[in-house]
Amino acid sequence: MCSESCDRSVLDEVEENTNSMDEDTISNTNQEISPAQGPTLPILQKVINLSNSIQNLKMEHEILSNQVKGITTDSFPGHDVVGTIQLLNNEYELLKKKYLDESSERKRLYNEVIELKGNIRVFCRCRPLNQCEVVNGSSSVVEFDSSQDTELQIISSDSSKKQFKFDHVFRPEDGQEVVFAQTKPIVTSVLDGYNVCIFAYGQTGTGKTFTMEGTPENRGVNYRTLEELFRVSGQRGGVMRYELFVGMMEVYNEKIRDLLGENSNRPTKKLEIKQAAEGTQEVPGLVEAPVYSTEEVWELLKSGSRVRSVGATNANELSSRSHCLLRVTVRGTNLINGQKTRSHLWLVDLAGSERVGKIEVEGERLKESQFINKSLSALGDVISALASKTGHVPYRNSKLTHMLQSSLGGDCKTLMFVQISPSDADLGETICSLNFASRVRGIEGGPARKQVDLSELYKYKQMAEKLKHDEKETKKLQDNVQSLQLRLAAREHICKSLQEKVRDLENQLAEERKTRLKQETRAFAAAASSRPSLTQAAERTKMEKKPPLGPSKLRLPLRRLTNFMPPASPMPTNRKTARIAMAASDDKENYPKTVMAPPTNTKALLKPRRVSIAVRPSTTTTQVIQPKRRVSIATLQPHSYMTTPLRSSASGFNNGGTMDRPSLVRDPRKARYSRLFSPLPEFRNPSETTPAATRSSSKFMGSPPPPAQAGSWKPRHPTVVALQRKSVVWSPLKLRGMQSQRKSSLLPLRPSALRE
Ligand SMILES: Nc1ncnc2c1ncn2[C@@H]1O[C@H](COP(=O)(O)OP(=O)(O)OP(=O)(O)O)[C@@H](O)[C@H]1O
Repeated sequence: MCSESCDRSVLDEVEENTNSMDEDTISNTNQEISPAQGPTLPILQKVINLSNSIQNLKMEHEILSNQVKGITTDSFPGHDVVGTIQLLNNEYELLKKKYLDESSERKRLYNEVIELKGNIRVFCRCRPLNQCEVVNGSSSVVEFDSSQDTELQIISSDSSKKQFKFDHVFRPEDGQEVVFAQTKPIVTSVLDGYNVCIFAYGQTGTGKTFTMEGTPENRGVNYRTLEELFRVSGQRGGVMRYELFVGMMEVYNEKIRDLLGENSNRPTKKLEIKQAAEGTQEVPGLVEAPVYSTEEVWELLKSGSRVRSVGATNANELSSRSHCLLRVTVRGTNLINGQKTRSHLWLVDLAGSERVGKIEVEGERLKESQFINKSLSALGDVISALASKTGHVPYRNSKLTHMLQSSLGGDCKTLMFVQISPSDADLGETICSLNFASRVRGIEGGPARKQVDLSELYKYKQMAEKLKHDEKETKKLQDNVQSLQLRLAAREHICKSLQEKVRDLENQLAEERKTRLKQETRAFAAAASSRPSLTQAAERTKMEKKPPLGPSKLRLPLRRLTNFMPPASPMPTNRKTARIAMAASDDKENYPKTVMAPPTNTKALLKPRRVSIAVRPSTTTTQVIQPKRRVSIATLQPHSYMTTPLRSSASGFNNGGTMDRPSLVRDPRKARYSRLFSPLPEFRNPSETTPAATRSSSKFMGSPPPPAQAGSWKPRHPTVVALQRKSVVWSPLKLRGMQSQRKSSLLPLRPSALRE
């Protein structure tokens, strides 16, 4: 406590001193300002002002600092506020979900109520006796029960009563509002996405058009329905967005007429019913006007009614000679979950059912009546089929039923107004209509099905199918790529190994070549020393010495290493033979001639080593030798058998290795192979010591002994051993196999191996 108070007093003291110091400074300054020092006064004044403003600024700073402190702690919304907002948000989401659930539940319950009442409902409406009937003294044959609004009784001519029961019975005094009040629940189902069909049926002049269209003073179901649709859609505006389209047509003499299109300047189009991809019935080209207000609707209905086919009959002055169909298409979008619906509401004013004889029509009217009766009969058949639940419902028997196919029975809601006349004069017609209506009421419709926007669904379905197909294709392509990659890798691997093998072979060939060169050099040296004449030796050298293979000839092309042996030419075209021939004639200028005509002394010339080159199996030169995989080492022999190096000694050669055959054409390529397999000096038969013997032995890879000793002869050269064990196949694949057994099969075997 003491230290705290001490500190405070010290602080106060310092502050006082500072203030006093400031004041002193100012007073001193004031003292310094003397009248004699005139110009310093304004400066001093400025200083004073500045120090005042500094003081003010300091104060402001202090206030602002305090404010900032306050802001950081109090002014910003705290965690609790953020938490509350989050809570409210969650609550909002929950309420939204609840609303959606409730809404769908309401629809479900509402639909259930309608279903319990029946998806096909029949209302009966009886018009009042008209003026003419009253004048004629007609009496009413219809009796109504005051306590029951669903029953009526028909008094027959024999005073018997026949009772009929419907979903609702409207009396003559019931106005349009009363009728629509009962109709409303079904009508609004179209906004929930259900297809609805309302039609008026009855004898001519019983008030069908009055019920459906009405008059400007007493508007009928059509207008009131659209009014109600606008009202309800406005109510649901926050949740649903609706678009309404109206189309109007008539079926006159089994032809479809567009009643809205007729008003325009366009010529009358021939309309046909087509089945859309979604399975619904559509009329391509039909005018469908979007409507946004009841006024627009009224104008449209009026203009459509104006062009409708009517005619005067003795039953009705303005009798409808056609079926009038008003189609309201409702497209709904749920703004919360985005679900779309597309449903139709049909409002049909049928032409009057009439007895042709009774109404005394003829000519065009008679024809119209026949069409009307035919289509009404088709409607009756459809209803009968639906009532008896037969598999086939004959919707296509008339344009009317075909058009209403997706809205009659099945999964939609149907309402029928059966219109009757109270007059005793129309008793028979009234009973007929009531019987028909009773049959309709007897139809057990299935549960109504909500119509989602099928065009949208179809689009999505198509997209899904395309996606599926694309995925399949992609997968296939990926698989292909993968397998190709694998194959490529395998090929690369094979190629690599082949290249390695070719390299090995090249090395082996080089080795062989070197060895052979040495061997030949030695042989020549020996021959030169044994021969007396140098010129003869030179000649022999010319004839026999074969220049070493050029590097390019050492190996076959990489990928063309085959066993294919081209057909031998009848003439010795190879260079070696030509060279021999040239040497024999000793006339270089006649070289071509010499080539064409080989020397007669072929026996002498063809003495040298390389005679086992190729085989010509047939004597005819035209025959082509087919490629053989197992003749990589062979002799070209003009006689009828083929020989291999191992068999040749027993067949085509004498002891000295020279050929008995008169002619031999050598192929350079095969000669090269022959050279490849020529024996190495160290494996030569010890009995062959002469140069001739050496040469002859080199011709057939170890020169097998004469036939007498063939059984005891054993090859020593490794290749011959290999050939004897296994037929030689000159292919890289085979070589690879051989090499895998022993890497360098063409190289001399180790002595131990030779012994084996
Ligand atoms: N409930 C009713 N109240 C008052 N008048 C009615 C009623 N029903 C029908 N009418 C009158 O009866 C007459 C014939 O009615 P409407 O033309 O509607 O018969 P319809 O069945 O359509 O005949 P059609 O089949 O020949 O076209 C009209 O003048 C109409 O005003």
